[in-house]
Amino acid sequence: MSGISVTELFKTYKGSDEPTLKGLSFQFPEGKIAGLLGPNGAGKTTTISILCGLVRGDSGEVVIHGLKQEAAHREAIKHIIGIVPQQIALYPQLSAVENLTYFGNLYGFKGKALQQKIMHYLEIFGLEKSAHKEIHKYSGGMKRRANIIAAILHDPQLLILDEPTAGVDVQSRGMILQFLRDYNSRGASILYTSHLLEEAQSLCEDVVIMDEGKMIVQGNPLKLIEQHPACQNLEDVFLHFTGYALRD
Ligand SMILES: Nc1ncnc2c1ncn2[C@@H]1O[C@H](COP(=O)(O)OP(=O)(O)OP(=O)(O)O)[C@@H](O)[C@H]1O
Repeated sequence: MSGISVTELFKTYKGSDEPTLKGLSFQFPEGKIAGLLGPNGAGKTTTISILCGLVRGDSGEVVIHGLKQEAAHREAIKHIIGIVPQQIALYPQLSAVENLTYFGNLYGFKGKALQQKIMHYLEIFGLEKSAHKEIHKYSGGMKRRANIIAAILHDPQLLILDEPTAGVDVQSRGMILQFLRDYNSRGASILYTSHLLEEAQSLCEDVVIMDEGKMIVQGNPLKLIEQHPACQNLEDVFLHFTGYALRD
């Protein structure tokens, strides 16, 4: 199928006695905004890292837009996916333009066309006035926005974001969410993780709630709420399935 398909994925990190992923399976069709949700330690970042080919699963199958995630397809998948990691993946001593030029070059983009694209996105993300400022002088919200631009310069069909709105102010968050909706409306698929369930409820057409390395439930947020009469919102559904116990 097109989209993302994860089947029976297992992963135990070296030196760890407990598996992080214990037979995780889910599918997201192409063209949607999807959410991968779960408590701390559920395995969301691990899953995303395996989807992107940054970490290897021990067993199971991952298929991205019809391509199995394996060595032979790594380069093709790299061009399909844009990844926005949880940690800011920019060089702090370089300016936004210098950073983005570097990332653009990695994908084979060069010259005037790349510079125009960079300036276009810096404007969309409200960073044009700070284009030549070093990243370490940026606020947290500005860094998050620049981090997203680095992942979209090659126009990925699938954008994967790990907590893109964590710790940003209301203004930056609104801007980022609007961008994701616009990017999706142009045909791209989006998969994102968040602990902000109100946000996920309004943004996502489809969510997977995972816990302890397994898929617990999947569905459209509004339908999941409807199906559980005691639940008023996605947070209630989340608590219904994952419980109140604190996680390490
Ligand atoms: N590189 C690693 N080496 C060993 N254990 C790891 C590594 N990365 C993650 N883990 C462990 O795997 C489990 C799942 O971590 P992961 O970061 O995938 O969860 P998460 O759902 O993204 O959590 P959070 O919401 O806190 O970001 C945790 O117990 C974590 O300690």
